[in-house]
Amino acid sequence: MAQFWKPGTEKPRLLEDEDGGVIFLSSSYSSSSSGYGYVSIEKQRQRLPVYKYRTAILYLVESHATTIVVGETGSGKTTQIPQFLKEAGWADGGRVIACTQPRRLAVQAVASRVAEEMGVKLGEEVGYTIRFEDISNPDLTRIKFLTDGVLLREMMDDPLLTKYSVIMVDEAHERSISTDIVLGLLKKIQKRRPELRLIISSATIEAKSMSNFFLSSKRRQALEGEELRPGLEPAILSVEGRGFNVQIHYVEDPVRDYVQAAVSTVLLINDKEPPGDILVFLTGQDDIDAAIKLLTEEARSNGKNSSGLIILPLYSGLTRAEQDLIFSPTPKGKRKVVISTNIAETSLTLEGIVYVVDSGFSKQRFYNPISDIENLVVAPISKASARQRAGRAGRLRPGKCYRLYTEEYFLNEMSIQGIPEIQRSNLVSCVIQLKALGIDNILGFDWLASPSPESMIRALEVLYSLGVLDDDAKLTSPVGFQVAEIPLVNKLILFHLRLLFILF
Ligand SMILES: Nc1ncnc2c1ncn2[C@@H]1O[C@H](COP(=O)(O)OP(=O)(O)OP(=O)(O)O)[C@@H](O)[C@H]1O
Repeated sequence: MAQFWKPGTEKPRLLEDEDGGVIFLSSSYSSSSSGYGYVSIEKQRQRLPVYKYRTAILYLVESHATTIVVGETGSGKTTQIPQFLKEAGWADGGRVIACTQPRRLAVQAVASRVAEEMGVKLGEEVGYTIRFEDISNPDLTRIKFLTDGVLLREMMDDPLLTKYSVIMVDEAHERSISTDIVLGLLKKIQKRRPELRLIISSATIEAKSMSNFFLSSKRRQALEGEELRPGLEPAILSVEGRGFNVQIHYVEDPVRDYVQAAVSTVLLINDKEPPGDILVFLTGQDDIDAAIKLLTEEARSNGKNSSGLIILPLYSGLTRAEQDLIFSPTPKGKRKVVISTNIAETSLTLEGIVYVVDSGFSKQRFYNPISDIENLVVAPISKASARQRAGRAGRLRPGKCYRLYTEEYFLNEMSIQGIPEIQRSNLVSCVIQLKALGIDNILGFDWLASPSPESMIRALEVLYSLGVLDDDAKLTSPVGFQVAEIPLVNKLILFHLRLLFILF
């Protein structure tokens, strides 16, 4: 069984947030007991740290082309900022406020929450669009949540995204390929649409490098010559404070088997801790299935204490109905245990969650352009991810996060940020998407982090050999354009095309 630092006793760490570290225990934001009782939605909104920054945020958005908002998990960035903007008139005259998320589950969840807070029907004033599902109304929707992949699709029909007045790229630290492409394209769009406002937000973003990215070289020169017009330099706003305390516990010694350690920790929490649901982060379906099996067996042999556990898996391959179970209220006297991949890592608020168990690992894509092989590998997470995971607790009441790695490892060995997906992936889909958007000079594209030239060349070679690109590296007609029309499944199609190519 994993031995935690002072197991059974309360000894929260009091570290300040240095170099992406975590740990929040500040009495000033210590939760009031109000988290437990009934509080009106308006009161809940006003209690969020971001509420105090309403005027500052609106001022910065008004006066700056780009505003970078950094604020703790649960401080209210995702649910509140779009509402502030709407209240301030940014959706008047038929304009729309967009807020992107890297993951579909988060899009649906935050859109529902914001519709509830505004007292409107989801799909009308507040809507969302994800792959295969558009719950928005072009005439009515004023705040729209969408994945960054869907925003990219929209750019194919409307390259300047003219209907949007403000686009908030949320959870920008995730650095998915789509987020990176979106950021590069939004920077381009800004030059053509000076009235467009961008907000880049996250709890764990490197604000300075993001700000430098949005300062084009021209603007940088102007800044050096002090001739910069106000508003062109991105504003950075740091939202202080968080909702509720999250105590962090580390194991004393490294664990050998994180699935077993996660299961033991769940049982330990169930035995020793007051009521509250548990969210466990593992890496993928195989781990999750193994953990559920083990937990069910151990809970059974553990006797009556564990009989009240409701164990639910969460990963992207589940049906919508299966995923929705995690949002259902936990019956009295029971304890829900959600065992998830990192799809629950950002943006989600699961009402009953008090305890988080973080294995310290996730499945990550790694691509080798020399061998042209892409693998999904179980790899250590970054401090940014660890912080996001801990942040799934402490949203409606104080919480605890049990990390299945040592504090020493966290402080000294864990990387601050993960490697952007663009630098560790096969770029075939990415190249098609950019070509379809009319970006011909892909190597010269304004990347936040450049992909390796080898990966880029390999992708161009593959697409040329499949007849998707011509001698000038432009999309061929009709094959190239047809493939580009279905970008979300084009990887799969290309895989089959390649197979056919190899076989015949
Ligand atoms: N579905 C929900 N049910 C109840 N409360 C919610 C819900 N969604 C959000 N909240 C409340 O609003 C708070 C702010 O959530 P929000 O997602 O806006 O924060 P955030 O700063 O964007 O966090 P993160 O960086 O983790 O995405 C939560 O901590 C919680 O108190």
